[in-house]
Amino acid sequence: MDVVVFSKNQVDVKKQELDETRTLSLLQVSYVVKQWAGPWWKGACLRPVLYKTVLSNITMQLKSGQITALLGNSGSGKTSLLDVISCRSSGSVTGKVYYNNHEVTEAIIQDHASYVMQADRLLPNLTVRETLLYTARLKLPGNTSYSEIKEKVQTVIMEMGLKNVADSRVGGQIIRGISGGERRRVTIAIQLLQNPDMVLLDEPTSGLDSHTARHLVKSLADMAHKGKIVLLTIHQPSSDIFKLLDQVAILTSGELSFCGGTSELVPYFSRLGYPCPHYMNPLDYYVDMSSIDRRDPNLEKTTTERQHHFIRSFIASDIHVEEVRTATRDTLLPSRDRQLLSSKRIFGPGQLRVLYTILRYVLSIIVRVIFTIIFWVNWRLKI
Ligand SMILES: Nc1ncnc2c1ncn2[C@@H]1O[C@H](COP(=O)(O)OP(=O)(O)OP(=O)(O)O)[C@@H](O)[C@H]1O
Repeated sequence: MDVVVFSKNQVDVKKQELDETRTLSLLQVSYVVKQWAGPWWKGACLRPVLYKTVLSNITMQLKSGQITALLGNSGSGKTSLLDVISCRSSGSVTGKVYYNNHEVTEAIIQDHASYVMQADRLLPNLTVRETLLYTARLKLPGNTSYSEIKEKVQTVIMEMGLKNVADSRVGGQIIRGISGGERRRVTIAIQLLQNPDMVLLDEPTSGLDSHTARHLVKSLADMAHKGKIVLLTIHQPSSDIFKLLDQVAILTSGELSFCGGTSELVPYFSRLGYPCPHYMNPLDYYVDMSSIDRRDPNLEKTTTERQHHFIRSFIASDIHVEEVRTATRDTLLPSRDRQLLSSKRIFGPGQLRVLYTILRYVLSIIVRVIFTIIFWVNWRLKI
């Protein structure tokens, strides 16, 4: 990897910018998982081990104030990329992920990010407000007063457009409650209670009609424009949703065939010789063009060659070269956040967990000693 050298002046200017803009940078991230071939009953020892490259050489940068959509066909690696960013991956990860030039750890993710998964896990008998109030009491620091919690919940209800259903029961499969789109909003609202700097969402629009999906992405875009980093995976976004996005990344077989501003998408592919046909949604068109069609061998050969051409061209493109340059430069700079993050981590969730475990052991030893003394005194008195 090239190391870029900057003058002190450039570093100072950049540092000032960084203090205001938060960044999430991925530098040459690859992700490999282990798989065992053959029937399960042969056991792990008898089956040959296969290594599957799920993500390869991903370099991209997300900035606060921007909403970025991660697109790609099923199995292209979208969820895996979110897992790698949020330290939930189960395989081997190479490359680096930085949050504000500080290498991402579980503690940083817990302090600064929220991950909204595909499934909504809500209690059907509670109302929307009750759900948020109970979650806030569990999630927010213990010294938060009840009036502050209520205020926070009200803000999140307004932000996610849940005002009309705030006192309606959530419901589930048996008890009828709020709609699917509203349930998705409640799930997202739960994650917003801690006011995270970064929100990662896996398929937040899945199962929603186009109007509800657009409304939801609009809320997410508004949230991003208030200074958060928002990254979502999405299948087949409508052209209305396309207009709401700031940045798009297209994944094909675990590699990037494009990552850049939405306004750059069509001109970039047009320069490659693939202009978007009239009346076609550019995102649908370019995701489709980047995928491999395995319906017959000839089609598979042509589409595989095209996919490789897209990946190679993107790596050589000015957009990618600039992205690598910026991401490398930003992660090399010292930042005020590094000190903030390390000072915060002295009492971060990880440290609290260690403290809690030590306290549990100490308490259990004290209780054992007390009981031993009681039994010993009892036994002596009987004698
Ligand atoms: N831990 C793992 N073990 C085995 N294979 C894995 C693992 N994690 C991911 N994969 C494989 O990597 C590929 C990408 O998976 P991923 O879930 O990231 O795709 P996706 O783009 O999110 O798909 P979808 O849109 O269908 O959710 C898939 O082929 C998946 O089977």
